[in-house]
Amino acid sequence: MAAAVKVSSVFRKSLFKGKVAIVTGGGTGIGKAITQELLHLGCKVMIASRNIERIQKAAEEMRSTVVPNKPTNLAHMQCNIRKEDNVKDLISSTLKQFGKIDYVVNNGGGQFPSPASNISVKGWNAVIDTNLTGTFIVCREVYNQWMEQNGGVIVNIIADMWKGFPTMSHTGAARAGVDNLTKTLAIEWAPDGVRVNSVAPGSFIYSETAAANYGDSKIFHHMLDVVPVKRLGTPEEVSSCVCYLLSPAASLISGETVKVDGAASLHNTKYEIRVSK
Ligand SMILES: CCC/C=C/C(=O)SCCNC(=O)CCNC(=O)[C@H](O)C(C)(C)COP(=O)([O-])OP(=O)([O-])OC[C@H]1O[C@@H](n2cnc3c(N)ncnc32)[C@H](O)[C@@H]1OP(=O)([O-])[O-]
Ligand SMILES: NC(=O)C1=CN([C@@H]2O[C@H](COP(=O)(O)OP(=O)(O)OC[C@H]3O[C@@H](n4cnc5c(N)ncnc54)[C@H](OP(=O)(O)O)[C@@H]3O)[C@@H](O)[C@H]2O)C=CC1
Repeated sequence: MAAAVKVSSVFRKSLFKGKVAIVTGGGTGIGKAITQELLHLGCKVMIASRNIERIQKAAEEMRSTVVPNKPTNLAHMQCNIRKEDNVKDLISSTLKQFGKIDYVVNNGGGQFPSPASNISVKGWNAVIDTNLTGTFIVCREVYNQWMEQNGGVIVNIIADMWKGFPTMSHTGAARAGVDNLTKTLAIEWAPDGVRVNSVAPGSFIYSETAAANYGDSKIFHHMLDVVPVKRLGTPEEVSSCVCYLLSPAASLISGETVKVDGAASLHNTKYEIRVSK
């Protein structure tokens, strides 16, 4: 028997039914939880990321577990958000397949831990291109190809960089950039009926794929002593916030960043200050 799909039941399906969403990085971790929730609510979803085998496998699994009666509600394609042509193709292919785009969730992203002094320009650029420029290209392209004329909602996933982000300087700078980009786009595009918000998960949302990326299955557990709620967060706790922001319940919320971190960003950071040389 297929494993039960974890989705929250707090949303009315009538609010989402027939809507079309793009979720970048929608085949793993937080992105997969968002995709499953949106499919469960009756949306049609396009998921896209770099690794075609992995996203295809994830799409096949979700078609059989989440929408076995409507497998065509989920489409997938390869897209590296760092590549402008890939993103243009993602938007036009989604429009061709589903006829409209109501929601975009910029979830695809990531980084590698390193002291700032050891980050090469190539590594810095890879992280900035992915998390800041990639998010910008997706936003600009969906606006130009669709939302300028038809409205829509964008949610950008960022990170807990509010107090600086030691060992993650590149992604901290990129995510702070997206926080500000969110505000600017919210103002520029409000007259067209486009809302733009961000969600900032705490650094303790357990995702198998994210842990594998860092080569440390306990990477999120190491955070627990500075996490006020004293437990790991789940991808579903992020996806329910994303769905709220996409929904008409958030119709007057734009240019905002919602922290999903159980107050962790108000408390201490894990980073230990080294002894001066
Ligand atoms: C726990 C905290 C909270 C956060 C949680 C999460 O975000 S969970 C989400 C977790 N999920 C993810 O983060 C998933 C997405 N993340 C990624 O795919 C990568 O982290 C990426 C964004 C750097 C893209 O990488 P790519 O290979 O496609 O990029 P590329 O080939 O174009 O250039 C690569 C250049 O970057 C450098 N460099 C790369 N790795 C390392 C390293 N370990 N060490 C040192 N340096 C590294 C290196 O300079 C390399 O060039 P080289 O020396 O090889 O010529
Ligand atoms: N888990 C956590 O505690 C936190 C996570 N976040 C952020 O949440 C988001 C999801 O992370 P999470 O689910 O935990 O980790 P994952 O590693 O599972 O997710 C990252 C996803 O992004 C996709 N991706 C990465 N680079 C690109 C790219 N250039 N173009 C398109 N897709 C890309 C990956 O797919 P592929 O490899 O196929 O491209 C993958 O599906 C990320 O932005 C992450 O940084 C932020 C704070 C904390």
